[in-house]
Amino acid sequence: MSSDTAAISIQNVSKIFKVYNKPQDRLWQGLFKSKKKLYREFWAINDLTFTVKKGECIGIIGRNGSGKSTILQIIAKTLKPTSGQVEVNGRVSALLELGSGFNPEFTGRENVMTNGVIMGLSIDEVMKKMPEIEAFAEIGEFIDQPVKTYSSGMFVRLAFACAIHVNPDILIIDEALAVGDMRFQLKCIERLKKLKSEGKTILFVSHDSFMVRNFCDQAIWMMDGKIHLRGDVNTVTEQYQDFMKYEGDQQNSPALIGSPVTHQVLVIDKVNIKNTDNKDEDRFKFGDPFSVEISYTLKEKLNGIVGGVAIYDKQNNYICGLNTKLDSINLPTEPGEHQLVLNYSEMKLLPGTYFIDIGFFESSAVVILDYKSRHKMFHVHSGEYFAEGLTFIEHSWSSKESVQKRYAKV
Ligand SMILES: Nc1ncnc2c1ncn2[C@@H]1O[C@H](COP(=O)(O)OP(=O)(O)OP(=O)(O)O)[C@@H](O)[C@H]1O
Repeated sequence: MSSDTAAISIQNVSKIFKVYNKPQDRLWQGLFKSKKKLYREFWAINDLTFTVKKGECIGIIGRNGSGKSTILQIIAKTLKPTSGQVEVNGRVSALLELGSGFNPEFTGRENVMTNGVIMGLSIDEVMKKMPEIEAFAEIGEFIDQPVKTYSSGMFVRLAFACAIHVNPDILIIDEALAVGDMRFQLKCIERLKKLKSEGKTILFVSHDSFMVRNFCDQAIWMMDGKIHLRGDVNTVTEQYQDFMKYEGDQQNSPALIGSPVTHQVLVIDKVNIKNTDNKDEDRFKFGDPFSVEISYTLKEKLNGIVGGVAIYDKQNNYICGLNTKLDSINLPTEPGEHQLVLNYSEMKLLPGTYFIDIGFFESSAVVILDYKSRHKMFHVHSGEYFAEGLTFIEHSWSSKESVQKRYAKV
């Protein structure tokens, strides 16, 4: 390992998959050692080099197929690289594909035991942790049933409980938070924040740069099996979001993250767009002020809440997203009916139709408590033709005569 503070060191790692056109080609190639190459090579990871220092919390983003899961599997040692060196310093706990590492025939309890021992704990240590794992997973008597009888939610609960209770030095999470119900997601994010504050090394893969931005300090943007950009989380996610806009890919839209919400702890009851006379309105003149009033019910006390409002145009362009975390506004955390009002002092959007999304999240703005996509619509009109595009930018013109004078002299 290059440095003793490095938790993970990846040196010139590549992973090539053999892709066969027909399943029988694989058979021919393997069984009969066909001289002819019946496959093409696909470089899922292409000469990748990077290190992760102890205690770093890194988000890995990138569109589908960019190699995120492959590199995580290589670090977790569930997949062998074709070439290159991988060094990992510490106990790795990986939440990769749903319940991977679980034997479907074993009961939950047996899988916890096996996993714990594989992770390097003694049987006694796992036994000691078992009540905590059971309590965290909340799957009741299913702990003694074969995991093949589990719902996907139960799988995730047990896998997560197991992963965080084996005292990992390095935690690898691949989209796992997006599964499971919201209450469980809240519990997980609290635990992840704790592990982060304890200085554990965390690699967090997500399609969703919004989530990465709110949880990680650094980000790696993968593209075609390589690192396209690495750096501070805001810089990388900003550029990634910009890139994705041009790709016409909406997969990083906050409207699309999270699972269907069940057992809500917060419910958005009503949203109104109001004019300055406090009347409901959906047509505004260019430059008018207006506000968005959100009534919501918080059903139980939380550590913190973030509320946000996003404006989109008809072509689904994300115009402006604001939230209370960005503006350092604290919302009430006690249960009850509450109201949040966002005042736009001057709406400088050019004439057209716009849509509003409303979202509430827990304190780190990673887990969605309630989200209403394209929930309200408003129109901007002006009657004048003074600019084109989406928004009006304050400006002034100047024109210099010097060029013309020079020509006049000639
Ligand atoms: N066993 C395999 N055989 C052939 N190709 C594979 C195999 N596993 C992965 N790939 C390919 O390797 C590429 C990288 O896959 P990977 O799952 O790492 O991407 P990803 O960035 O995690 O994508 P996603 O966000 O969709 O999960 C993809 O094009 C995928 O189709």
